[in-house]
Amino acid sequence: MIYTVTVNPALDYVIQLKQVNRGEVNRSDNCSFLAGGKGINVSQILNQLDIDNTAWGFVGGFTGKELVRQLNQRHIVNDFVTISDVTRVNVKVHAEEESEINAAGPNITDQEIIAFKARLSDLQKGDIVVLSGSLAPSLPVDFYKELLPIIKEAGAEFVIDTTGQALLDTLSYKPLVIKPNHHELADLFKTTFESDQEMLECARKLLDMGAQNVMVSMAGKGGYLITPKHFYHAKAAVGTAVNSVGAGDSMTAGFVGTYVKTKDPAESFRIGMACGAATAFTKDIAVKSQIDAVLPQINVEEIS
Ligand SMILES: Nc1ncnc2c1ncn2[C@@H]1O[C@H](COP(=O)(O)OP(=O)(O)O)[C@@H](O)[C@H]1O
Ligand SMILES: O=P(O)(O)OC[C@H]1O[C@](O)(COP(=O)(O)O)[C@@H](O)[C@@H]1O
Repeated sequence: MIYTVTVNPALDYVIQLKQVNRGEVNRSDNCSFLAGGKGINVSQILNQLDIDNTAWGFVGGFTGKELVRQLNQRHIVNDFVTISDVTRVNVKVHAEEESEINAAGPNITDQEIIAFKARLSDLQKGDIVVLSGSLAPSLPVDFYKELLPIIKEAGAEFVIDTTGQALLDTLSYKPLVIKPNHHELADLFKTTFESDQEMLECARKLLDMGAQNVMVSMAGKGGYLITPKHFYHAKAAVGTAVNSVGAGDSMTAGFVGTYVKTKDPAESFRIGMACGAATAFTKDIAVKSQIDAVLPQINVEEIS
């Protein structure tokens, strides 16, 4: 079983309008509330790949109720801890350009944290836990790290999608895969890359620090997979990118969902690349037919 963890999910309030005039009253053409959060996006793609999964995290208040309603409507199995504070609303303004205001998130009490950790007692050998997205401000900064011994003790694997020191701190627990984009990878090593070779050397260091596999995504420029024995490259699929939200989550989901079935990192990378592109080419998170349509374009080649 795969469990996705979204500790700080959101209702994304997507406002569409032709242009924003700052300092004036602007009226939108269209707006909608969409269940958001990186782990939830992963669950959504796993469902499209027909991989059993359960979404975990914290939800509360009227926004939390709406979020769970939408997940149920999309047949995303979920078992969130209900909190007394209110799930955040993230504002996404889609005008001439896309702007986002992501809220900090609710207060989560010690009792609610205990209830969440109790969920982890369901974990069994071979399960995979995908940890992604920001932490609510009331959670300890090393919250993810606190969960790792419990996950490993159960014989389960984990995947983590976070950045900076929080990511580096988890590597000694041997994540199954991490997926920094090339900017995040450069930030991790406080550098800029003059060549792909330099980038691969940094990715390789993450393996030495404990990661089992490292995928480096580069949006429309494709991606790399670095494993202990092999380096792989895939060009990005060609298409019109209409959405930057969730491409990375989709790539992670494609990798994990395929790995759980095949244990083949290169094949998992191929499906991950297709899921990322399919989401980039659609307004929402991609569905199966969109992933299948992109897949023939993805060729994974081994590089020396
Ligand atoms: N414009 C694009 N064209 C084709 N594929 C894309 C595009 N943007 C994203 N992708 C696919 O999605 C993956 C993840 O996208 P990326 O933007 O690098 O991740 P993140 O959202 O984590 O920054 C890429 O490796 C690629 O496979
Ligand atoms: O947890 P964070 O980093 O605040 O991000 C939450 C946001 O992540 C998303 O799931 C997707 O964001 P990305 O654009 O970074 O892929 C949104 O739906 C949500 O509002």
